[in-house]
Amino acid sequence: MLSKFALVSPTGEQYECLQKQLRERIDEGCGETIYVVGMGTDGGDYGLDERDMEASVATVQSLCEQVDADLILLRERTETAGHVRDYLIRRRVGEADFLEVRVAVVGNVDAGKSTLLGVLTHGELDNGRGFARQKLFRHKHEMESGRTSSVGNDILGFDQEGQVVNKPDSHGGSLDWTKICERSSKVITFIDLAGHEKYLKTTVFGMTGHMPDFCMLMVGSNAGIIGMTKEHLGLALALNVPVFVVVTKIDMCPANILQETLKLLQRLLKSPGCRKIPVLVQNKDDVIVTASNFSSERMCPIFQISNVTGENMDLLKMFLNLLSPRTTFKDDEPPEFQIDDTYSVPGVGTVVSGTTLRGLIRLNDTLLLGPDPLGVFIPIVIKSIHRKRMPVKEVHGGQTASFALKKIKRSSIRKGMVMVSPRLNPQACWEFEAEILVLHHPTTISPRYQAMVHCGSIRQTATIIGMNKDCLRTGDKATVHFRFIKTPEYFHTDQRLVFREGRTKAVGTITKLLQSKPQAKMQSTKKTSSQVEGSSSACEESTQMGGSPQMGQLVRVSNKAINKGNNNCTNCMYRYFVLYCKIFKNKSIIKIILILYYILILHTQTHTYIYIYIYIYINTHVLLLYFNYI
Ligand SMILES: Nc1nc2c(ncn2[C@@H]2O[C@H](COP(=O)(O)OP(=O)(O)OP(=O)(O)O)[C@@H](O)[C@H]2O)c(=O)[nH]1
Repeated sequence: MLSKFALVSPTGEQYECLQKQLRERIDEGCGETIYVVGMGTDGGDYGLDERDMEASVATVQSLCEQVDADLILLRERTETAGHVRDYLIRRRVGEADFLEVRVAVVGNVDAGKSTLLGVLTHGELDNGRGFARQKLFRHKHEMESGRTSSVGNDILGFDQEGQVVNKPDSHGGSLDWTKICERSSKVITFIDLAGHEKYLKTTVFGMTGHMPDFCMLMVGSNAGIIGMTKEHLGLALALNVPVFVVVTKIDMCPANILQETLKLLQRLLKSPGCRKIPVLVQNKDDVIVTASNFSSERMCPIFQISNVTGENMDLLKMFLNLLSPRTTFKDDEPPEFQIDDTYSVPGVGTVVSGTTLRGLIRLNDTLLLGPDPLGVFIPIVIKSIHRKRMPVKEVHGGQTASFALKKIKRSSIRKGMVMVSPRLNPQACWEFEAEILVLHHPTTISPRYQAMVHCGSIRQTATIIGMNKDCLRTGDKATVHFRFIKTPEYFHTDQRLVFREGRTKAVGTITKLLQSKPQAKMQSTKKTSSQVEGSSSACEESTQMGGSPQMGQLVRVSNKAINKGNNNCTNCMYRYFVLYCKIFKNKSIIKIILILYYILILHTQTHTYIYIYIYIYINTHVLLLYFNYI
């Protein structure tokens, strides 16, 4: 219980206690918190007179200095016993650092998603005919059709005082992300998703793979809740992402239609399927109340805006400035990074982008990249790191980043792969069990049914091998055994998944990873001199193989490879070898093939470069592997 006078003249002990409490609150809020002065928790009348308020604010100011944070006044109101003030306390960050919040933008076609993002990030209003969205389209066909078809990223930076820092280039109108990030204390990354049903697969990928903290559901006030609106809302709910709604086009919508849309929206949000508390945001007070209680997931603020007149845009910006990331991360965990896109950058090489799931990744760290189709993870060195197009030396859990990788082709990396610490000893998995709930299916789902599994940035068709019921219909819950059809994947239990085919959809949680046999062999545990994942602990040299390749048991981390980075040729030979083993289970057949192969090479008259090359690799790697492991 804290009295409203606690801050007026605290004793040394009380001051210590207040400081500890503030530090905890800031840590919980990932660097910021909303602090109310003049309101105790002991049930007395709210408000302080002028003198007490001044003394309390001076105490809070000094507490903020102690924890290296800034105090920003959000609002002042008068209650029965005097004044009450709400402050935003935000920890100071270095120039290259900023708080990152990801917001997925969903809603039906023409709800005004791209337009709103254009208005927010470029600071220029729309003309009602698609002016603002032009700056965001990434493809020619999007320009022509006016429809978003891919996952887009746009950023909105706020400085320490909560002012927008985005300043588009006066000539081209483009945004300089580096400048925005340098000036920002908080950067909102909007994940602009497609509204059209034909791009639903991409939209689901954006929601699962880009790991949004929040979801902004857009509804055109004149069109109402149509098309994919419910589908997108259901997806956000299924993935436990808190949702806020933005009703657009209020400038062109007759009042009765707007009211009708709002009524239907509130009814939908309150329905048993959603169980939300809708709150119409009309003023700054509503913004502060909803933002302070938003992460609880049940509250659902509804904004009514116009991209053409800019009405209520300030409320939406204020709300965005108050959003804090939902998860806190520790740097001492072994790092894991999930890949959601790959690029070939001229002069740089292969670049992967994605989200750091946990831990700390530094420049020149060696991580394991995989799994490939055989479940193999290969060591890879981080050549450079970019965060929001800004070069940085390290990235922490919860942050998105791009890494330039050494000595690897883009074609050998796919979305859904991970880069993890060798300490984790990653295992790829073909099969898993999940508790699922069928949200919608026209008929019945039974064993051998196939559909797309979305889990993080994994997107692959899986077959139902078995389930604890004969068949599943809409609304049914079951434990289902899945098997991927193409490649094994790396994931964890407790991860959320979406199982989808067209609009047919089930959601669930992974409960068990199957077919992971214990490793057959562990060759050596010598410490390497190379730095691994930037931590002081050196990587253990391990060369492991076990089980069948299908079981995703193959993990190779050789000392040489860690020291020298990835060796594609070795890896290639190794894969052929594993393939041989897979095809010819009988050892003698492999022996005969290898011997014939040697004879052929050794007796060929043309000892060209390529033969010598193959000869060296066969001797050093294939033979070694063969006699050691089979
Ligand atoms: N009058 C008015 N027009 C708007 C408003 N917001 C968007 N528009 C117009 O609505 C049209 C559709 O907007 P978009 O931003 O392309 O819609 P979207 O939701 O991104 O559509 P998809 O990308 O296909 O999913 C454009 O012509 C915009 O100019 C608004 O608040 N008022």
